[in-house]
Amino acid sequence: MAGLRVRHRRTVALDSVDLDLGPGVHGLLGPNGAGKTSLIRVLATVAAPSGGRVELLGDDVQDRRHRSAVRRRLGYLPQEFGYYPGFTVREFVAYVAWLKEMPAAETPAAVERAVARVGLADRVDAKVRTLSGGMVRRVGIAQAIVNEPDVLLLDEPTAGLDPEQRVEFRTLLRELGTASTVVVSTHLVEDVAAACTEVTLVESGRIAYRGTPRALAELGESADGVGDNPIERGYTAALRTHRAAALEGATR
Ligand SMILES: Nc1ncnc2c1ncn2[C@@H]1O[C@H](COP(=O)(O)OP(=O)(O)OP(=O)(O)O)[C@@H](O)[C@H]1O
Repeated sequence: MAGLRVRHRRTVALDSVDLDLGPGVHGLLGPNGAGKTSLIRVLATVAAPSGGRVELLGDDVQDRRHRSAVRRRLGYLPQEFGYYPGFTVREFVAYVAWLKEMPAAETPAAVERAVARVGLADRVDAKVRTLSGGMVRRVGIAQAIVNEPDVLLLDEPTAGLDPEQRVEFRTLLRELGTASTVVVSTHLVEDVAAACTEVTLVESGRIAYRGTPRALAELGESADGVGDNPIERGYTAALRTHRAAALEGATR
């Protein structure tokens, strides 16, 4: 994407963002209100940018025909995930497969596979309303991956997962990132350290930092970042540097 701008009335959520994302797991970090969800919603084609150009899978998503093609190859877990509580897990994931226009003959096996990958095979016939919050989140991940998407967008997928599930989920993310472009927003630095090939730090609608988790951790050590672990120290150091540069730019 180039020069991407997103406004919500008078708030500028994203300001001139240039970003190129290839295969791998891209962690999106940033303070509350930084613009992570706004970025993911534009990539998911559910929100239109106010300016700039977004290319996905080789073409501009403003082109309606290409946008429909992109949606079939996309997986998206929104932060606020809507579902039908009266559907069973199988029915709900199959419904999403239908929305994505997956071939009917492939759907049953794809649904079983996606549900198994999130560790819910034994609950496939349970109604979604009877599941715990963390399990519902996993249903959300299953519906996002049912079509084996080329681009997978996950907005805070680990919120509500228990530690064991988070560990399993990170393994799944690493697997998915070998073939697809995975973008995952999170506040948990452990997710980034364990599963991401690259970190993008967003602050006040701009990209404050991009690099590998290791480079971010090294920045934290060399720049005296504050935090309980290397990535947290890198996060605070990168934010501090970005804020100082923004302030200098504003006062010049
Ligand atoms: N529908 C909306 N109407 C008005 N302002 C909005 C709307 N959605 C987002 N914003 C504003 O846009 C900015 C970016 O919000 P966004 O949700 O993208 O941030 P975020 O990084 O995902 O935050 P969080 O970590 O809290 O989820 C914030 O200032 C927010 O208040």
